[in-house]
Amino acid sequence: MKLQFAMDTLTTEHALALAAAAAPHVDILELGTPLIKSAGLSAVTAIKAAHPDKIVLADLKTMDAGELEADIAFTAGADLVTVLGSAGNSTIVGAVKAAQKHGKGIVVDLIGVADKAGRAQEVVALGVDFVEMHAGLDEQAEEGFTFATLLRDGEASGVKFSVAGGINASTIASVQRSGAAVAVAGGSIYGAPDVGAAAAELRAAII
Ligand SMILES: O=C(CO)[C@H](O)[C@H](O)COP(=O)(O)O
Repeated sequence: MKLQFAMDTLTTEHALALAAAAAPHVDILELGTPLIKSAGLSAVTAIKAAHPDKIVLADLKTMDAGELEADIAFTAGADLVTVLGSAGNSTIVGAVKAAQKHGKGIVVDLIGVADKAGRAQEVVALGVDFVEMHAGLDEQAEEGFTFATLLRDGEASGVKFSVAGGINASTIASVQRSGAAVAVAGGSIYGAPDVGAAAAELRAAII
């Protein structure tokens, strides 16, 4: 299982510092949606230039103009770009077309989708690389939140999936047991006093 570090920060400088600390322990460096909205796609270019050996994911969460938005992110240096599962199929097909042009990949984020397993099967048939079983930061803050349903949906989908929803060192093993291809961790790494140590701890918890 790969480890993806979601850098939900606001400046390229901070993202570069976070990436430098965590890179030895992670496979995928994700530029979070707030970072791209704040700093622009030049942040993607900066992270890819600093870490050419890492897979760089631009978390655009595209909802429309799939081909155009994916194309500009791939041109900026992204290896993977996210599109929302609630977008129409034509948006997802457009993003896949851009990925094929660049030799890169699309991840469909199933945040907010009720039938995650069913939609996962539909979008994989459209040519996306994998889907993300995702509970966002606001959903995580709701009372009684658990990401157990994400793991069940992932298993039920029968397709390649990642999981994101507040994963930490004590829960990452359960993500791996669910069959996830990628565990996404944001806050448990960038919010730790020692970012490198937190990333190493997550890596060590992967069996
Ligand atoms: O995409 C996101 C929010 O929309 C986050 O990057 C994702 O949820 C991972 O971060 P965390 O581990 O803090 O949940």
